[in-house]
Amino acid sequence: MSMCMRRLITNTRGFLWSDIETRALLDIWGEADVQLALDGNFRNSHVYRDVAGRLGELGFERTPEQCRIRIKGLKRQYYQAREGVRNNGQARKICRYYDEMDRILRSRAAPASSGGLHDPPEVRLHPQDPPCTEGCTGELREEEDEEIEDEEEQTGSVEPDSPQDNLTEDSGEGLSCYTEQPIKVEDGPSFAIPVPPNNGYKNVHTKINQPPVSPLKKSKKLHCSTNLDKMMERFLQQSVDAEEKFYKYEEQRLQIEDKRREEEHTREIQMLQMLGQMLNGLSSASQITAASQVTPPNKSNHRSYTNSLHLNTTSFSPPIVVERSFSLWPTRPAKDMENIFQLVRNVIPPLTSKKHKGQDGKIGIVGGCKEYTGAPYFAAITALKVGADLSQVFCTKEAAAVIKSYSPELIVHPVLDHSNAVSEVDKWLPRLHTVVVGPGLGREDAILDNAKGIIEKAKAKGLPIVIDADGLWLIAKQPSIIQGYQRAVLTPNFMEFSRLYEAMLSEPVDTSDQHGSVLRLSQAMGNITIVQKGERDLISDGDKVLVCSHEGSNRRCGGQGDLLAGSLGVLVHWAFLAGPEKIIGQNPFLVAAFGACSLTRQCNHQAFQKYGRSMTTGDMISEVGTAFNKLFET
Ligand SMILES: NC(=O)C1=CN([C@@H]2O[C@H](COP(=O)(O)OP(=O)(O)OC[C@H]3O[C@@H](n4cnc5c(N)ncnc54)[C@H](OP(=O)(O)O)[C@@H]3O)[C@@H](O)[C@H]2O)[C@@H](O)CC1
Ligand SMILES: Nc1ncnc2c1ncn2[C@@H]1O[C@H](COP(=O)(O)OP(=O)(O)OP(=O)(O)O)[C@@H](O)[C@H]1O
Repeated sequence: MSMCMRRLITNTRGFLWSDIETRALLDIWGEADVQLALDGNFRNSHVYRDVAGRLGELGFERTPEQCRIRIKGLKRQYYQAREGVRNNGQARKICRYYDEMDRILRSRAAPASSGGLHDPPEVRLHPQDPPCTEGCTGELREEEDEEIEDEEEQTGSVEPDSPQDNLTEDSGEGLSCYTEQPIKVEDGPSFAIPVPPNNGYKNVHTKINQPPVSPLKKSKKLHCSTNLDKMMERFLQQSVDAEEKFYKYEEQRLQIEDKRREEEHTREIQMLQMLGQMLNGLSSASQITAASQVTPPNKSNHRSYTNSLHLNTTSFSPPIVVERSFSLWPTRPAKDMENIFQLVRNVIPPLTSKKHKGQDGKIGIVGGCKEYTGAPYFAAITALKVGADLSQVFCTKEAAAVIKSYSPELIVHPVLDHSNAVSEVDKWLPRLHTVVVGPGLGREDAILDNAKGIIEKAKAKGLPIVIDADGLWLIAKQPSIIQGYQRAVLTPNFMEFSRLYEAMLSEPVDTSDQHGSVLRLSQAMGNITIVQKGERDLISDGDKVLVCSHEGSNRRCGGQGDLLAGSLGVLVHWAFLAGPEKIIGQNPFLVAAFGACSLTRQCNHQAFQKYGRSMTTGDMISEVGTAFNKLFET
């Protein structure tokens, strides 16, 4: 039991209201001046002081608070009873003083009312309000009075109802829901009360300069204010809740966003790792060896396009290998690029509607004899498939018809075994961009002599020359034919390289130093670009060595070198034509050779994926288009 409750019981015990005492109270409370004073006034303790005083004059000693509480209890019983009357007519069982209360309260609620007990007066909050049809009766007025009293309790000026309010008259005391409230009896502040003259009240402080306040208005105002406070409180609480929810959701959203970013980052790292692995392959495929610049036999003939861009140079042997990784990104400016793939891309001529037939390459293949018809065909057709516009084969008479039969796309000149072969071919040289000498050439002296004459003619015209296969046999016999002509590229396989090396350097190839060997041979040949084909293709111009180990396959069918030679014929033309800016001053023959080696390997790889051991060079040639696109045009 709370302290307040104990105080309440102590203060009210022994002060039960007798019937006569209650009727005396009702008589006083029902007097017009009392009702008028109570009506609509927020503070009514002074009224009950007067009521208690009048009761005292009748011989009943009651405190003002006891009077107020007793009245309040009676009112509650009355309203309950009235509700009961409506329901089942049991009013007087609930409220013993029902008739007295009814008379007083009805006259107080609505003097103009014409209704009786079962027809309570209608109350409108505003004049313009429509008549209420339900739940809007005189009870509202009474409840407003109750609220005023309750308001006083909240201000602490009047103590709440006594426990006996909830009991019948005779039951005396008991606990109600109000007993939890502290009992505090003290006067509240004075308020203006519209009291008529000679009202008989004692101790009433009147402030005449204050305007009279409409009770209904005040009650409504109070009601509204309370509701407004509650609404405001609810609104603030909802705002806080909403804000909390917002931050909670925002936090969740940020967490999700962080997670997404993290996943994206992880994916990027994975992609980069994959790319790194790819580039490692390319890097190992693309080492650049810088070596000392040893004066080649005919250094005076050294090309100008490499003079401006030498890498670190060291002593001639052993060469220093500088590993470089090459980016595959096509967006970097050529100036900054070390990516040789990108350099290859840079030299590829655009396909435009303004060009005429031949501008993208006219390649001459000098080769093809009775025994070897496939080799010149492979080279010539590959040149076309890489992007040359015209591909012409200069072969022996016997080979010509066969080569023609392979493909109507090739122009075949059966001139190589003619006595005037050189002049026949020379007529065509001005219409060619590159000459590829060697595939299927054979080793007949007469043919080799003609080949030698054609090389001389091509040199005289400054044409780029690719020498492969039997052309290299010829060169191995007579290196001076091509030595120092830096627009030539030699593409020896291991055997051909060995022959050349021995011919030029008078010693066997040092197989433990492949980079040095190719470098030395190039230098010995007057910085002619050498492509030593093999497991890794080593490319050197005597200044540096490029290593191409782009993935191919282990399938070694004949004709792959021919494919390489044909594609190189086209790329050499493009690289040479592109000019030094496109290849940032690099040797165009190195760039072209790297492109051709990569392409050959890529064709090999793709064809092998499809055909495995049965893969032939023809299958590789079928892959030229897609391989080229993959490497250089994506
Ligand atoms: N379908 C056609 O028409 C084709 C025609 N072709 C044309 O044939 C002509 C002759 O060219 P080629 O390749 O037979 O002569 P060459 O290079 O001297 O080899 C001779 C011997 O050297 C060896 N050997 C080779 N490589 C080696 C290595 N890496 N490592 C070690 N040894 C190696 C090997 O000796 P083996 O193992 O047989 O003893 C090989 O047999 C030429 O004009 C060419 O264009 C070809 O293009 C093919 C498709
Ligand atoms: N051991 C190898 N591993 C991987 N690829 C190789 C290997 N040998 C050669 N190749 C590839 O084959 C290409 C041609 O080299 P190959 O030695 O077959 O030339 P070739 O003998 O002149 O050919 P051809 O049969 O046309 O005369 C090389 O550029 C390289 O891409």
